[in-house]
Amino acid sequence: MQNPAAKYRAFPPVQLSDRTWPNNTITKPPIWMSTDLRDGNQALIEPMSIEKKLRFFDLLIKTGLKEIEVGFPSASQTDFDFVRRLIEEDRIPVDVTIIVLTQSREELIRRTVQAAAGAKKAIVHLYNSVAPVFRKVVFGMSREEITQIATTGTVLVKELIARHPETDWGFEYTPESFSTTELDFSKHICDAVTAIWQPTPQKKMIINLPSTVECSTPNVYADQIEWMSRKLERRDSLIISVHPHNDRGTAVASAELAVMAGADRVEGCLFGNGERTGNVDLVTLALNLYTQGVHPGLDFSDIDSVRKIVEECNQLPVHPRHPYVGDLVFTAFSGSHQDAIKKGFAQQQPNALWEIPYLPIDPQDLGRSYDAVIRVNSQSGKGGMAYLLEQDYGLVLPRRLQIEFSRAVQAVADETGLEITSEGIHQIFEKEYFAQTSPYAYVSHKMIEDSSADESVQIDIGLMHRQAPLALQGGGNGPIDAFVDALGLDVKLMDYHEHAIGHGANARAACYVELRLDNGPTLFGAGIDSNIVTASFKAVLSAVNRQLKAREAAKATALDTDATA
Ligand SMILES: CC(=O)SCCNC(=O)CCNC(=O)[C@H](O)C(C)(C)COP(=O)(O)OP(=O)(O)OC[C@H]1O[C@@H](n2cnc3c(N)ncnc32)[C@H](O)[C@@H]1OP(=O)(O)O
Ligand SMILES: CC(C)C(=O)C(=O)O
Ligand SMILES: [Mg+2]
Repeated sequence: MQNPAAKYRAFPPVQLSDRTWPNNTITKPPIWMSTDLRDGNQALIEPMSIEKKLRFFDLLIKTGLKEIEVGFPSASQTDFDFVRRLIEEDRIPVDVTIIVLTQSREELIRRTVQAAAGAKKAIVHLYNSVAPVFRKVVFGMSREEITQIATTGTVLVKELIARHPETDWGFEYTPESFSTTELDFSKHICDAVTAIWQPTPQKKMIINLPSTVECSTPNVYADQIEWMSRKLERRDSLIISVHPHNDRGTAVASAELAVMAGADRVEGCLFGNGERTGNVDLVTLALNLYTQGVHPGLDFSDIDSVRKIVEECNQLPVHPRHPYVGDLVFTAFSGSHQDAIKKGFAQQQPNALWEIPYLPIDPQDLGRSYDAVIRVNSQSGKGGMAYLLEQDYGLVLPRRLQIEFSRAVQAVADETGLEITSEGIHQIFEKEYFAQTSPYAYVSHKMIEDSSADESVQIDIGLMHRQAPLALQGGGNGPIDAFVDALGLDVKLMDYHEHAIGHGANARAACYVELRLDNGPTLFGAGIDSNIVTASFKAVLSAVNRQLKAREAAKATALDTDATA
């Protein structure tokens, strides 16, 4: 079989040895242009209805877009009517410019100008394809004939808009398929168009340089943009715009490097909808700026509701791993990530520089909550489940208990192979620690404290032991010491932690104790009660009961082994 790579040609590099873009940084946002209602819409299985377009338009306004390509009015009655409705119902804010796209064909241009006439601010966007393959395959035309398509169209647009002075008109020209076109020809055709339009520094026109089909690495695109930005005539009267598509999956990188290379403006779609693999994702591009300390000038502070509207209008889902907005992008399942994130949250100071490992952006800046950050499955460690117990149930487990408890969670995760919710983790903790009331269950206690005596605390305790009431007495130099003494078991207390849960009348105490029984290995117990002393007694009994169960389990295993030997 023939090597498939033999069918393709290496993309020629741009001769620009003194390129400057690699040393530049992005310090301000570009002019954003949404083409969701045009390039996005033309790529949908079912193009949007007018109602959907209106909803999408309102969303774009709300996020702060000031330039919106509203359609291809000569393509369909829906597109034409939508533009008319925006204008006639006065739905376009005064600081927003609408853009209407047209091929460079007389009847289409006429219809396009007719659609946008009467808007306060409108840009006619004219395009024709200029790359060798289009010249040869689609048009069968020479360079000069292709140039003529662009210039003839420009002349006509100029003439037609002059008939509608009530509108503040702008002009955009796109040499479609720019990124696969010889640079000298792209310059030639753009210069020919701008020579007709005669933009000025006060009234600039837009030259839009698309990667209609993304065919090279982003550095080549950046070189192409820098080359054009340096060589185009009337540069001070031009806004250089880029319009990257995502065929190689590098549209975002292409746009970022292009801005470093001199592009003033970026056209794209929310969440990267658009032809084939999509247009560049404006949301990702905008939010990437935050991590550089630059405000994007767009409002995605409630990104989930933006996503909901876009999904409903486009009838396309956003991928769960989509940057910033995907369901899983602020979620850590793996143990070491959870551990680092938990430590990060604990140390992060309000209004300080954002320094949380594995989280490039504060989810709250996008209106997303921390609750979903950590989720637990078989890949998770102690940090994740401890975080969830603390966040959702106020239980602050000491570190060694986290390690011990994580084994119980891991066992369930391994057995089921499923994710365990925060509620599920709490249920496991409840069962494993708080509900350990057999063979010993706490019933009551009565203490007498006498600080002058050696054993300063005397205690009477009431328990249930194997369903039978049991009354015991003991003494010690503190309540727990006295309680352990009363139990009459060989118990050695190794560690003790307590904390309050909640405030005021509803506050409760949680206690965690680690102890040895008969010099065996240590195990934890946990107790919870409105009375802190009772909580600590329950914790001791929980640990003792767990010790006794562990001993029985070890015995049963030993018997099994003997029987099979
Ligand atoms: C990269 C992009 O996204 S470009 C935007 C693409 N978007 C769309 O096409 C969606 C809207 N378009 C449409 O609905 C239709 O194309 C219409 C209604 C505008 C026009 O439909 P039709 O008249 O049937 O023409 P069609 O689009 O097939 O165009 C083909 C003809 O136009 C010519 N043509 C294509 N693009 C252009 C252009 N930009 N400027 C001038 N002529 C062009 C072709 O060479 C071809 O000419 P031929 O018939 O002499 O061979
Ligand atoms: C018409 C132009 C702007 C376009 O969509 C493209 O080249 O991808
Ligand atoms: Mg496009």
